[in-house]
Amino acid sequence: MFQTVPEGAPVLTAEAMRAAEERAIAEGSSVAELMEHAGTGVADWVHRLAAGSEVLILCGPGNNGGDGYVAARALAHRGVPVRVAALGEPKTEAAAQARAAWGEPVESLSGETEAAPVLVDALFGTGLTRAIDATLAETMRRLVAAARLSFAVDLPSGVDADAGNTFGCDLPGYDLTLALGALKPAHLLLPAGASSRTVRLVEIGLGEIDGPVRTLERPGIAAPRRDAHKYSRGMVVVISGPMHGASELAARAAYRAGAGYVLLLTGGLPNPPHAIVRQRWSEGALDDERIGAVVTGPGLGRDDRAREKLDAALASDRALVIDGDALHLLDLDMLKDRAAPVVLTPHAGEFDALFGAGQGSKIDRALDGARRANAVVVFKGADTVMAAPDGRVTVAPMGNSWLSVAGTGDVLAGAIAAMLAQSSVDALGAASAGVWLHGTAARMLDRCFLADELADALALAYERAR
Ligand SMILES: NC(=O)C1=CN([C@@H]2O[C@H](COP(=O)(O)OP(=O)(O)OC[C@H]3O[C@@H](n4cnc5c(N)ncnc54)[C@H](O)[C@@H]3O)[C@@H](O)[C@H]2O)[C@@H](O)CC1
Ligand SMILES: [K+]
Repeated sequence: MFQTVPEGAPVLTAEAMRAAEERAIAEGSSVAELMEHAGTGVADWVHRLAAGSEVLILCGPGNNGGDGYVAARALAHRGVPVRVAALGEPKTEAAAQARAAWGEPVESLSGETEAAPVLVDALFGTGLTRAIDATLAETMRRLVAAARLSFAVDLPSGVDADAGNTFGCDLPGYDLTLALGALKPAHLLLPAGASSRTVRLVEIGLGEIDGPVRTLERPGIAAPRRDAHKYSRGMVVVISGPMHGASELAARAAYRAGAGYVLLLTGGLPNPPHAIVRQRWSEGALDDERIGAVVTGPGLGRDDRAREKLDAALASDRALVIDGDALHLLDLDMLKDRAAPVVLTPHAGEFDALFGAGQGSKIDRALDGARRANAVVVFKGADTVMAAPDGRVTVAPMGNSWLSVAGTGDVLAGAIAAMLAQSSVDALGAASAGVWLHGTAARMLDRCFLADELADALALAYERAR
């Protein structure tokens, strides 16, 4: 499985959403007006996809429920058969108005509520701060499972909008999540993100929305220029160690992600592909001015020899991708005064070892790590988050689950290095482009694969990035 979300879209916390709402109100809008936009936007989607089937809308006590009542009225107005089941009376003025304007009967939501072919969940949105009742969760799962088509209004009910957790509750997966005004972290971060396989944005009249956190977008990388040569395409050096395979994968990936020259510093025997140039490690190996980026970590080992190689890489003024074993040897102080870009690519275990368990969402933690390390941090996982020390963050949609196999991290390190070496983008742009190529290659394969095949498929993904 993988996720489809709007590309390059701002991701706002619940507090930032409230601020945007207040700005809109200060400029002459009102909660009722925003709710009207939200509910009719939801009704547009439901009307388009429901094809005349009966729609059951579940309304909660807050403004998320208010959106549901507006959607019910808009759908009924268009002749769609609608039932509304509510969890108690509306508690906000705008939601109460929306319910009054609905004007039709409202069922009481319970374990007895009859299912319908189309289900719209407008129970809770950004206002949820604690777990939903277990019986309610069971009812939601039953109604979603029984529906042919299910929609979540703003968020699947039961998630923490900012942290992306579900308070320990097992939530159903919706066919379509309609994010109101902007995406929230819970659309993307696990475990909540798993409930939103496809997310679409509904404009609600908040005006221009901006922010430092955005979803991943197609990088727009070009074919080589007419006057390109191997060095202008980017020279990548991969520092090998005792586990040759990992560095071979990174080197192969760098070529397939468009690098012009890939040099593997290895003690191993020559292997295909012969395009990868092999040299023994030496102290001056990184002195070549033409080197665009260096990868260290995949298969490096953690012994003194590995430490010596990492120290040499850090002492060079080359752009670095630090992965795998090198993350275990790294001391953050070593990065403090570095001018050339550094990209760290930890998975969860490596992240914890480097930065500690920490507080907050994966976005908060990645950002805190980037600031502390003075480096771009690619916090890997099914929900990869990339953060730069200046506060910018890119969140990737949930990756293809076939990526959960050995060697895919080495491939990612090589792809990011190719981007760092050849492109004019900064380190966050290079990391994002690498993650995009990697995720797209996996989507194109969409079956069980070897990391070697993933590396080769980067070339196909590259075609799509243009
Ligand atoms: N921010 C905006 O600009 C707009 C937000 N709108 C909607 O408003 C939503 C946020 O509305 P609210 O802040 O009213 O919050 P919600 O509607 O998400 O839920 C809050 C309500 O649920 C209750 N509640 C919280 N946790 C509960 C639990 N575990 N069990 C039972 N009840 C619980 C609270 O007491 C409160 O009544 C958004 O998600 C969106 O759908 C739209 O109406 C339009 C504009
Ligand atoms: K909802």
